[in-house]
Amino acid sequence: MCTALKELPIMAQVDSPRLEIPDSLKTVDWDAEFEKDGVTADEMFAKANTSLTYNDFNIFPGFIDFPVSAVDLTTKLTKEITLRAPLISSPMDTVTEHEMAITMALHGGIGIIHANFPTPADQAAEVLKVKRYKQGFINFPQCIKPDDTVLDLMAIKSLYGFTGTPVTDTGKVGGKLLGLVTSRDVDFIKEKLYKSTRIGEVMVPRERLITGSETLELSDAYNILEGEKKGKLPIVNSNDELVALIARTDLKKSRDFPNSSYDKKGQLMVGAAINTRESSHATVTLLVEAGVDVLVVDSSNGASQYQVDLLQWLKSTYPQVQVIAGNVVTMRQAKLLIDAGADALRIGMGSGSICITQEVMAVGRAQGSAVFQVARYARSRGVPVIADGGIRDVGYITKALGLGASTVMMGGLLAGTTEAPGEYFWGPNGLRLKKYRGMGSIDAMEAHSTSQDRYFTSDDAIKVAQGVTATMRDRGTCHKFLPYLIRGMQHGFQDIGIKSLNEFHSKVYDGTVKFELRSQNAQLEGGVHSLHSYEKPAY
Ligand SMILES: NC(=O)C1=CN([C@@H]2O[C@H](COP(=O)(O)OP(=O)(O)OC[C@H]3O[C@@H](n4cnc5c(N)ncnc54)[C@H](O)[C@@H]3O)[C@@H](O)[C@H]2O)C=CC1
Ligand SMILES: O=c1[nH]c(=O)c2[nH+]cn([C@@H]3O[C@H](COP(=O)(O)O)[C@@H](O)[C@H]3O)c2[nH]1
Ligand SMILES: [K+]
Repeated sequence: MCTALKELPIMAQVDSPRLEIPDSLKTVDWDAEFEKDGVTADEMFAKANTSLTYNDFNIFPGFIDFPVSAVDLTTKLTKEITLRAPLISSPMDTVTEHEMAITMALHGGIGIIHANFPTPADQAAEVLKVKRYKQGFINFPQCIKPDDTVLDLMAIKSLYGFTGTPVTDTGKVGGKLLGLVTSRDVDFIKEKLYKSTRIGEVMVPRERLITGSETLELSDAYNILEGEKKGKLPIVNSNDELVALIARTDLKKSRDFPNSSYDKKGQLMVGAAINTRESSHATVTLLVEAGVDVLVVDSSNGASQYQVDLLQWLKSTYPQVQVIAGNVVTMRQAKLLIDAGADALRIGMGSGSICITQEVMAVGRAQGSAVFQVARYARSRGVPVIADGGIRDVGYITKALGLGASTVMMGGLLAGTTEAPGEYFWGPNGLRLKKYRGMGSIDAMEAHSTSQDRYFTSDDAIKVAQGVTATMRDRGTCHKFLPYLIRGMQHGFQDIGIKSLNEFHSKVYDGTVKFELRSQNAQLEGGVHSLHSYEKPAY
């Protein structure tokens, strides 16, 4: 190898004259040219003369003189509510129940509990679960009865992965605490005896259990668990009924949420969706009693007399509750709802991943145009807006915010996560999947009597679906996914050269932040291309 190289002839260096500068370039006013490099958001939408969406443009990079950690994502959800992260989970029955809402709030966003429950009381119960959540306290631990068998315990373990399960007389939270069973108690049992061994025979019985009272502070709970070298501490009320469980592993994690969305009482914030029917008045009362912070009037076309009437009733009956109205995609619709008292607007019609509204109703608007136009007008009235639907990845969030949104709402992006309602199942090719469905899909409409009432009134028994039923791949836990989205946004902001959402919006409106439309080929180029195969782990 070395000898062969030595035998190569030595190349002579090429003569290198200076790069020639053509005369025509010598007299250009470059400052004026810099101004013309890219367009303002206003110009982009005017020039395109067609509706645009996130994928149709790029944002130009700016100047970086700060670290990514300096980017502050604090934003307004409504006139009165501030969030540390601009992220909202959609009120869909395959996206947001209490578990998603808790996780969203812990990470600085908020979840909106859907309205597709058997009864309004069930929806209010979900709100209460978020409100009662205490960091480190597992309020709804899986429990077991003393008469159940080790086989039952193993089934719980394989579904939820718990290692310590409280034993109560009812097999549920709220029952009398009778003991605790951990893997240590069952490890030695042979598999063939699982079915015949009762939990009561192997559990640590109540008299040997260390428990905490309802009033216990987390720090005390931690000290007890550390001191006693225990992993789980059951919490009981004065009747010795189980109210919660504390896990040492959770306590270690509990310091990881410095940006959580808390209300004035220090409880996590949560929203709930309502519809525009008469019955929603009674639902609102239940939701307010449960402590809901914000209501979302859930409709594909917010510009209706039903919604205007409801908004006026809400603002006069419960002035302390913030109301997000929608959905809208035009400035005129926005004006109607702002005039009726909306504290924020939700923007999007037909842009969602499961939406077929534009196809079936022939009505809607591309999401980029909808967000930009409505946000401009709403901003002039001091009303923040939510970009709802069509968010495919973190870059889309940054673009939505760049078009004037203060927050984004996601359905599909969160639907395959651990915290989304529903069980995983195995699909073809061995993929782990969860169901995701539009709230206007036949499937969702038929699910409960509340939605039956909404759609299949006697004078309107013909169904017209506005959404589809789908599956999503397992995306893992939101405890990993949301920090990825947040850090991804911070990187985007840093690249644009802005440190906060307020700065972003002022620099978009004054034309400092530049945009550019991209051709179809540019869109292809901007994605992954020309590879034999590739993998895409995002975080
Ligand atoms: N963002 C989007 O692009 C879309 C979202 N969706 C979702 O699907 C679900 C259903 O949406 P919509 O069908 O728009 O619900 P909706 O409740 O606004 O409308 C359903 C039907 O009931 C009528 N209606 C509403 N209130 C009434 C009242 N008080 N009295 C008599 N009639 C009344 C409406 O005019 C409409 O015909 C929602 O969760 C919505 O978010 C559906 C389609 C598009
Ligand atoms: O046309 C529709 N038919 C439906 O059945 C439907 N369900 C939900 N939505 C809307 O879609 C949003 C979620 O969209 P993504 O999955 O793209 O995040 C949601 O936040 C809703 O605005 C629907 N739109
Ligand atoms: K769509």
